[in-house]
Amino acid sequence: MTLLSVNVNKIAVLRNSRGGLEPSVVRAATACLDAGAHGITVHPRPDARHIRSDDIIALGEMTRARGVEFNLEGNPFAPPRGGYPGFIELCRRVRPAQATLVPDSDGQITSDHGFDFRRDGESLRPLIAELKSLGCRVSLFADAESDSFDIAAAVGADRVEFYTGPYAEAYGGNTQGEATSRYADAARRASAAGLGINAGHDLSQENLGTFLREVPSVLEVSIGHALIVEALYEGLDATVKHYLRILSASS
Ligand SMILES: CC(=O)[C@@H](O)[C@H](O)COP(=O)(O)O
Ligand SMILES: NCC(=O)COP(=O)(O)O
Repeated sequence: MTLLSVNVNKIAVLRNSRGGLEPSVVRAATACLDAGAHGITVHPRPDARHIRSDDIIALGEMTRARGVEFNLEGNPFAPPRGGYPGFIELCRRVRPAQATLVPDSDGQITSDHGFDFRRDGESLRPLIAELKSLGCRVSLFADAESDSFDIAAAVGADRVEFYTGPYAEAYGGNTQGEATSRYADAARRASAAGLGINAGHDLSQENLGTFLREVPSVLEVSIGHALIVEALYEGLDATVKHYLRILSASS
């Protein structure tokens, strides 16, 4: 079955809006794990608008104590290439089970594209080597249209995470079938290159089942925005359990 990693960035957005300690990111993450989620994801950004270093350290300790996966996402490059200052340093300190490298520029409101492996492959190679020496599995954010998964594998990545924003946008419209086929084809090509497959961005209770039924070999999905929105109405426990039902019925 595909595993569910819950992204708790949005809990930190709410917490930061008042500058206090509530809602607690660790408590919300704990509630998701208690409901059966397999792991926790965070994606710190340079402006620290949601998840901060102290959250990452606390979540790293909590997930390690529970023996579940902690997935730390972010841009590992140093300025001027943009990036979360100290992403690699945080990985040295926290040693997340998985580091997902994402090529965001600093001002992005959210992630909207994967790596160009032809351009970025050689700069990623030493970062991937260091992360792997820390014991992290390394996944690279990727577009379904990429024609160079072989380069991602050659520079040491274990997995790619497909950017599923375009799938979510196409879902329910005339281009849904075409979009889904593109991801299914990408999954076959990435698997053939020896990469494991993760997926994330704008996945939801509505669009997840179709994705998993059509796209082969998805090992893990990371879901944040929609899950936290849905949890406002249903609660975290019920929402996570709904996702787990979708996962067990579709993959
Ligand atoms: C890489 C990815 O798709 C997610 O990590 C997403 O970008 C969440 O980040 P925000 O919560 O900052 O939108
Ligand atoms: N890697 C994707 C992720 O962590 C969550 O993205 P979203 O569900 O908040 O769009």
